[in-house]
Amino acid sequence: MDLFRTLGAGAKFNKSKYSRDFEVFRNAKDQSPLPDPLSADVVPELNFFKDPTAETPKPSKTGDGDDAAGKATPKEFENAELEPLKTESDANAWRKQNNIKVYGTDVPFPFQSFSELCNRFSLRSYLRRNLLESDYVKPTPIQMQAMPIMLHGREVMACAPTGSGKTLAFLLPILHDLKGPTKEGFRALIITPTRELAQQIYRELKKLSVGKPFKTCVLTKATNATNAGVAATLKSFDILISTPLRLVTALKEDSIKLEKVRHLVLDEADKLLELGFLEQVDEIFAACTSETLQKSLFSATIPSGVEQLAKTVMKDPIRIVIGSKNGATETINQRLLFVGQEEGKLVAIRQLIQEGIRPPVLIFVQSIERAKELFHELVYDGINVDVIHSERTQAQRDAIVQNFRRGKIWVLIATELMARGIDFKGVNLVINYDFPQSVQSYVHRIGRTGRAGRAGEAVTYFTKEDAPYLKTIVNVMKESGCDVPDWMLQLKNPTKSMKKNLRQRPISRDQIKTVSEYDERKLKRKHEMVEASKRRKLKTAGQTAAAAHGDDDES
Ligand SMILES: Nc1ncnc2c1ncn2[C@@H]1O[C@H](COP(=O)(O)OP(=O)(O)OP(=O)(O)O)[C@@H](O)[C@H]1O
Repeated sequence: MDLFRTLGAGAKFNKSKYSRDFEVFRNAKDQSPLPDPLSADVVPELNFFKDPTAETPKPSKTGDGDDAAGKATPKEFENAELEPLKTESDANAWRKQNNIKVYGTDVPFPFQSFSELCNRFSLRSYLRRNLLESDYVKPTPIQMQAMPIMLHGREVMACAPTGSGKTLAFLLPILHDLKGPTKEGFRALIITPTRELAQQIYRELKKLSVGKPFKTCVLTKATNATNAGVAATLKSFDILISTPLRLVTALKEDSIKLEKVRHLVLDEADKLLELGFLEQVDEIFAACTSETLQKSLFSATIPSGVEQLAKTVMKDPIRIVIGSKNGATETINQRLLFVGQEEGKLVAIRQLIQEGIRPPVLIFVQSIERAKELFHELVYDGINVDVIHSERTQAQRDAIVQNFRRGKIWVLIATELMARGIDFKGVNLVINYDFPQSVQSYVHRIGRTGRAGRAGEAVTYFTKEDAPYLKTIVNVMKESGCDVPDWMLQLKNPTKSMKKNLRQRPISRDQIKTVSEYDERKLKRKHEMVEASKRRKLKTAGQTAAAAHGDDDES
């Protein structure tokens, strides 16, 4: 209750309406503190500071973990009783039922239950056990289809909605294929656009590999491979997770070798194949020289241009599309809100807070500057708010992410940095304070809510300046089954060049501040008048003093 009182000063929270969430937040104060996010990511070999919290999960008592006699499995997989799919038409019927579309030659059949997967591929028993212990009792559609493709050694390009379990879809086949740790050097490489996402994949991997002491490294400043000592240690690692820039720097220094890499995953592939990352990704591809290299591309959005580009570097890939291509998750209730001018946004957001928000809430703006401005406005409104962007230090970013996960931060203001991949399970509302610059950005931003089958809400503010681009969002909303007013459906689609311009340059917007331009001018004039009056007074006082001084001299 104290937590509510402290954090909630000034904000209204409807406790009877949202009793379930209230319980979650009330319990937050009783939770034992989580390990520091940075040290939790340090592998023991690189734990130079000997931080005891940096220990990675211990292997099971059974040593190599392949023996299922370790910890008792809590329950069974769902649909275990289903007969395996035997014919192409059965497979197609199952795909149709689960909204799975596939394109390519000799596509392996999907599976219907994790039991079927375990039997069909003689899945290592530690994986079976860890699936159950993570409460993954039923596969998601992307897992049903992507896992068999990867386990058959085929290259895959997968487009599946946000929060639909793509991470597990690529991690499990990789772990199975790697069998166990060796000291050959990196055999699997996962590339992500942000460090936060790399850390999150690392955590998921650790959870899934309990019982197999694979050595995994997230390339960060702390694990800087250009340091000779670190580089030597890394030679005995199995899996590498990195952002492109860090890895390319290490490659240029010749401190990391990728010739043993058999699995290369591009998570958020469309982002990584955009200008800005493309050159670095190209260098990484070139460094992965193994003949048996298997590439896998995953994202919630894969525009056709990127798809064409990807095909040129892949071997006989199979494409998977879950639901509609570039579509939003159907469990998200999406709304568009006209706010008139820029200042209407602050009014709208304050009204929302007054009416009672349901934390956690994520707010997206288009620049670091605007993130700071909005933070300075909301921080005085009595809600527990913070801001995350690339100018904050790594330690601050880690602490913010963790505090948001733990319910300590109610409202988090973010730039595009947080738009992709980050799995905040409980986010109830995403607010696009600034209209997104592309349909992909929209899909990923709102995808921070409504994850893993949960319900979520997304509201996008738009001004007169954003109106020409509205239809792109309307199309996504309609496609994912949201109610859209008729007049919006009649809007014209923006032209290709309009969309390109917006992607390259955001709409210029007035500063986020409560005081209007007019009031600010008035205040400035008043301030100038006061200053002038002070100067006049000082001058007069000076003259009087000088006159008095003169009198003294004469005396
Ligand atoms: N089979 C499953 N059953 C239940 N939960 C699952 C299953 N697979 C994954 N999850 C959970 O679903 C959540 C979302 O998964 P994940 O982060 O992999 O989504 P994603 O598809 O990569 O999303 P994004 O496109 O936003 O990156 C995670 O919390 C994960 O633990």
